[in-house]
Amino acid sequence: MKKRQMNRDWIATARTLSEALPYLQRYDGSIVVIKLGGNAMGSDEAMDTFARDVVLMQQVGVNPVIVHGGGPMINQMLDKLDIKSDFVGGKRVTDEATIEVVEMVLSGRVNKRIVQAINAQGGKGVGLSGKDASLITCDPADPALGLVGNPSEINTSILHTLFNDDAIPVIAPLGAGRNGETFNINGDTAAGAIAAALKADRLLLLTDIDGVRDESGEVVTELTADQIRQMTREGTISGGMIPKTETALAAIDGGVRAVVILDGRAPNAVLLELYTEHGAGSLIRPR
Ligand SMILES: Nc1ncnc2c1ncn2[C@@H]1O[C@H](COP(=O)(O)OP(=O)(O)O)[C@@H](O)[C@H]1O
Ligand SMILES: CC(=O)N[C@@H](CCC(=O)OP(=O)(O)O)C(=O)O
Repeated sequence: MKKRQMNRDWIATARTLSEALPYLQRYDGSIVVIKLGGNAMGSDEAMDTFARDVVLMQQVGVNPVIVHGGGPMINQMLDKLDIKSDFVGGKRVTDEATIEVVEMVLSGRVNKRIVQAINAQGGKGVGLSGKDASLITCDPADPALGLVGNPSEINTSILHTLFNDDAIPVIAPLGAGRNGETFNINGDTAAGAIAAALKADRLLLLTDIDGVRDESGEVVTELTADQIRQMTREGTISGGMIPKTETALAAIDGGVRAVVILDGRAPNAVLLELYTEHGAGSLIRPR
């Protein structure tokens, strides 16, 4: 039963709702691609909150697409199997033994955990990898990285079919090569390519840090392409942040309206970003 009581909480709630209304209209029918990094996938409770937010977005008219990572989960399994793994420029050097583990972990455990969380919240999560329905075709990224792919062709038709059926695609970042190979794709790279192919309104890169930080550790709330290039040259942007900022620039070039790098561990991060004036994290958009 609703409490018919006017109190401070009620006023704050009303303010939040009225603030959300213009954003609800603005995002109606839009496409929002959300990259959920392995480090942002916390407890079961955090996963449930994330899934609830995504289902709510879908119910108010957004077409959400989830592209996930799972680097820490892959590391765990590689450790168990005693397979060594190196990263170059934030990307995993991937040989035949490694790709088997990457595919098993990403398409299996990680993908299904997210799908299940969405379905438990009343959504229609559909798990697929970039290999399904020729969603992502890859070319080798760099001979030094082995079976790491760069998306060269994206076939979005399956995603539109799913949108029409009110389903929420949950995509593992793997792709097919032109000669039948399986490629490992960095999750950010895959999300950026899909967002660009869909001309998404927003690409949200959810990670384990509150945004892109400058040399003194402050989050830069709005970043230009020139700033990103300079911070990367100087080493202020390093490791796993490199594929994120590279992705942001490529996505903007590819027609995505804005990219936000934000902390996915913060409760309701996605809803706050889309539906309130308090944007979080670092925003990158066309000049
Ligand atoms: N300038 C920077 N600002 C913020 N984080 C940075 C920066 N440079 C490097 N990083 C690192 O990038 C990490 C995020 O990348 P990563 O761990 O690959 O995330 P995810 O698993 O979510 O994809 C941060 O936790 C941080 O350690
Ligand atoms: C080529 C490459 O680096 N692929 C990544 C794919 C998973 C990923 O991107 O996971 P996070 O988003 O959690 O970092 C990897 O093997 O770890």
